[in-house]
Amino acid sequence: MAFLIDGKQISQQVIEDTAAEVAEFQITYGIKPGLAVVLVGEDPASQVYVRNKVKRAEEVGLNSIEHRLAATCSQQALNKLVDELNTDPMVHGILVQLPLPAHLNEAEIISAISPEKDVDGFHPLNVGALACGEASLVPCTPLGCIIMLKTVYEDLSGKNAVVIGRSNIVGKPMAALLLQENCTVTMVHSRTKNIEAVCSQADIVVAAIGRPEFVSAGWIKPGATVIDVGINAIERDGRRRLVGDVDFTSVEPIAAAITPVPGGVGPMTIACLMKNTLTAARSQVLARELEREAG
Ligand SMILES: NC(=O)C1=CN([C@@H]2O[C@H](COP(=O)(O)OP(=O)(O)OC[C@H]3O[C@@H](n4cnc5c(N)ncnc54)[C@H](OP(=O)(O)O)[C@@H]3O)[C@@H](O)[C@H]2O)C=CC1
Ligand SMILES: Nc1nc(=O)c2c([nH]1)NC[C@@H]1CN(c3ccc(C(=O)N[C@@H](CCC(=O)O)C(=O)O)cc3)C=[N+]21
Repeated sequence: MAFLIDGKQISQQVIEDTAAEVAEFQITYGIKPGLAVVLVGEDPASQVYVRNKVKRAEEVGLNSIEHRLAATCSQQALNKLVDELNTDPMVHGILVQLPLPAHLNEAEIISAISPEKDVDGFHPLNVGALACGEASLVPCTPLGCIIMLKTVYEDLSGKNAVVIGRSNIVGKPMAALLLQENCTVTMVHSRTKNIEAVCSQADIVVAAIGRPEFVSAGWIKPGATVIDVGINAIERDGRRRLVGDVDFTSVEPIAAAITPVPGGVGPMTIACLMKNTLTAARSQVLARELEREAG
């Protein structure tokens, strides 16, 4: 029986700490930190994300604004919306839900977001800062995974970590953060040979693939820690349910610790988004004060 890493409980602490700091921010500056979320079309994982985000933002005391655009919207229309949010002084954080519909240029949109409002940490400037170990806005999902791992290990130094998946939003920043924690990091993906053998060497496996219950018992070294990032909506026994990228039933008896889906990485991602929005709001308010002082 593995230890269950309880994302609901761990995220609650991040939420409460952030709520207290948001209250202080509001007293000091007379405004709430503002988060704008842009959803284009109807990606299922994004829908889940938006729903929970709105709930949490209220709880933390953020001003949360939602923009929904049709799946057919043009690049121009999306660029224009991002421009408006960039200059809106009530908006401190901007998040454009990914993936975007195929006709839209994702890289262009991400680069259009002001780096200081980029609460996802996806802008090239923030990606570069992360690579240099100097990031202030760190991608929410990998950050949440690190916070969870630190509840299992006092020190991650020297652990063999395997990250499955190399997306810009999860796999790559995850590997960068694990490296910063002095893990020995291996990244595997759809072109990796003997993926199962590589994974079964790992002390820590982070699965971010987007395939329901793909990672099974044979991939996992007995006593390893398994972090399941996947959010997949499937139908089972005539009911819709969320499952991860890990086959929980077969892996759980082998692992020492594992995150469930739901109730694992998802709630941590949202809590980290709240935290990043506060971080962004603070640095924008400070930057503006400095500008004013400079005349
Ligand atoms: N819990 C949370 O907060 C979040 C959850 N998610 C979820 O995490 C999952 C991954 O998301 P994301 O990173 O955006 O997904 P992407 O689809 O962008 O990337 C998936 C990665 O998995 C790799 N992959 C796909 N199939 C295989 C395979 N058969 N064997 C090995 N590797 C494979 C791909 O390899 P290649 O590059 O070679 O194609 C790719 O690098 C999804 O389920 C998503 O919904 C995402 C963000 C946040
Ligand atoms: N720019 C961008 N940044 C993202 O971080 C991003 C994105 N786009 N697009 C979609 C994916 C997916 N994602 C989720 C986050 C939390 C839950 C979440 O709250 N999960 C709950 C679900 C509970 C439920 O409602 O059933 C849980 O796992 O317990 C789900 C999915 C963030 N993503």
